[in-house]
Amino acid sequence: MPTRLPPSPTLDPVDRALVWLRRDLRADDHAALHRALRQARQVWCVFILDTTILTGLPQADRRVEFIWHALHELDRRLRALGGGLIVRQGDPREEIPRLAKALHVQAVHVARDHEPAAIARDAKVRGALADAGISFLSWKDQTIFETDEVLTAAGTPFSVFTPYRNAWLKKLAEGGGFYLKAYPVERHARHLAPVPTDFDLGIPTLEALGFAPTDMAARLHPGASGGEHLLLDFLERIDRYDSSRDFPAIKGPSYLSVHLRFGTVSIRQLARLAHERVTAGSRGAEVWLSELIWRDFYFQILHHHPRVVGHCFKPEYDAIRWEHGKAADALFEAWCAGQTGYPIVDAAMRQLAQTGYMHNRLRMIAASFLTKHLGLDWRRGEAWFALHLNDFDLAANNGGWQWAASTGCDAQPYFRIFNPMTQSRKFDAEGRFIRRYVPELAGLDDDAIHAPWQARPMERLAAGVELGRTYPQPVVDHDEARARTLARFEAVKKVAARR
Ligand SMILES: Cc1cc2nc3c(=O)[nH]c(=O)nc-3n(C[C@H](O)[C@H](O)[C@H](O)COP(=O)(O)OP(=O)(O)OC[C@H]3O[C@@H](n4cnc5c(N)ncnc54)[C@H](O)[C@@H]3O)c2cc1C
Repeated sequence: MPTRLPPSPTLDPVDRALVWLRRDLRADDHAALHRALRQARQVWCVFILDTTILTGLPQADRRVEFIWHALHELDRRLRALGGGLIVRQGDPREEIPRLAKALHVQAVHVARDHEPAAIARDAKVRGALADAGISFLSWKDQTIFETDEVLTAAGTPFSVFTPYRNAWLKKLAEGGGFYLKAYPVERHARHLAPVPTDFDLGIPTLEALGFAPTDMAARLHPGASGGEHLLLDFLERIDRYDSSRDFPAIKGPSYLSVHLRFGTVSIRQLARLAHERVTAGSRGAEVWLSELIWRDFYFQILHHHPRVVGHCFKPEYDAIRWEHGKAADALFEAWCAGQTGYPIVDAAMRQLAQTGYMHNRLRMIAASFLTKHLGLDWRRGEAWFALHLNDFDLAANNGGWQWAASTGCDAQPYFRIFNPMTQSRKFDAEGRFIRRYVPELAGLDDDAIHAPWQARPMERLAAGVELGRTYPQPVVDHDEARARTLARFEAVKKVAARR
């Protein structure tokens, strides 16, 4: 029997509202902006350059630059519609209530953010606004289904992906298109109010914000126009996604993750387009839609189990004794620098450092290597990715790390230990990706490039490769590392079994 759809909320009309944009930097198919425009006669939009976040970032950060460009484009788009973007710098817990009062709004609308720090921040803002008699309205915008919209038949959260995906698809079908519907803006844009002169201070330069320019613009097309451009390009390839997505040397995936992260593309638009292709029989689109469902899956895991931030999803694995001390620190540094002596791992880590992106197959290999070859705590790798990934997202990053470390929900079992050479030969057979990022090995043939220490000395000499000088010896032995990892996990399992 079809489930009943949630009723569309009817809001008391108000004269003035403010939309506080955060991870939703676009002016179309926008849940919060749509709702505000339908509720209020005059609507303003604001973005706060949150100093509590910005002060903790490195001076050159591609993500800050991405946001900065996205704000300029968003401001232009909003102005073309009759509004504009108010930009403030400071702590949103103070800035939002101050601005809301100054503009005399009766409501502040936001797209819901599910990260624990954001939830705490929003609770403070909500409280301060309530004190001033202003309502705080939050809307689902980041995901297709959120919090407890998709639950098991027993009403509990899912912790295994496949049944979650089945339930997700069932709910989508029952909605008959409802959940993928766009939230139009242009149609209601007459309610966008121009930025009052006193509030129209422009967008501070990157330098004024304390940031140095990066190579971001040379690598990424930021803003909603960048998202549109990538989407059009990907739609040409989506039907081949299932067969091309695992090979880092070829253009297989969509590269849309950074746009999903900052909301410069709408998840509803992506899921709708994918779903249409699935209906037309595209296997590629079906697999890609599943990836979008993984994204929702990890969001709901974070919602139901916020302890995954800092802790293993499976509590017994909190007792794992990861390597620590000077030798462990040296291994971590080698991993970060792409100097482990395992070419596929090094190529992956250098891709991350040079571009801020890492292919999904390589994220799995690099994370598995850190935890299962180097025996290092997944939290160290998670933090490194958080600092360097353009698309860093707490839910997906934590989920991915705990999956690779076998400590997470629906993770790969601890005894499944990726062999980096096998992975390399399978997914970069001709070493094209390795040659791009580890050019010092380019002269080796297509077999030797996956494990240079196994090549004949003459072969290495001819390729100009001298282990320990031009390229590192492997920092660990694969078989020994594998044995240590099995022992590490089995020790914990034995203790858990005795309890
Ligand atoms: C250790 C590890 C860390 C990761 N950290 C992040 C992260 O911080 N941010 C992030 O967005 N993704 C993360 N992922 C998931 C995945 O690697 C990236 O989403 C993907 O590589 C982004 O490239 P794309 O946009 O071309 O992906 P596509 O293959 O085109 O997939 C489309 C979209 O689906 C979503 N998606 C795909 N795979 C996953 C997944 N496994 N989990 C959740 N969502 C997924 C992403 O939003 C992605 O943009 C991580 C995976 C691992 C194994």
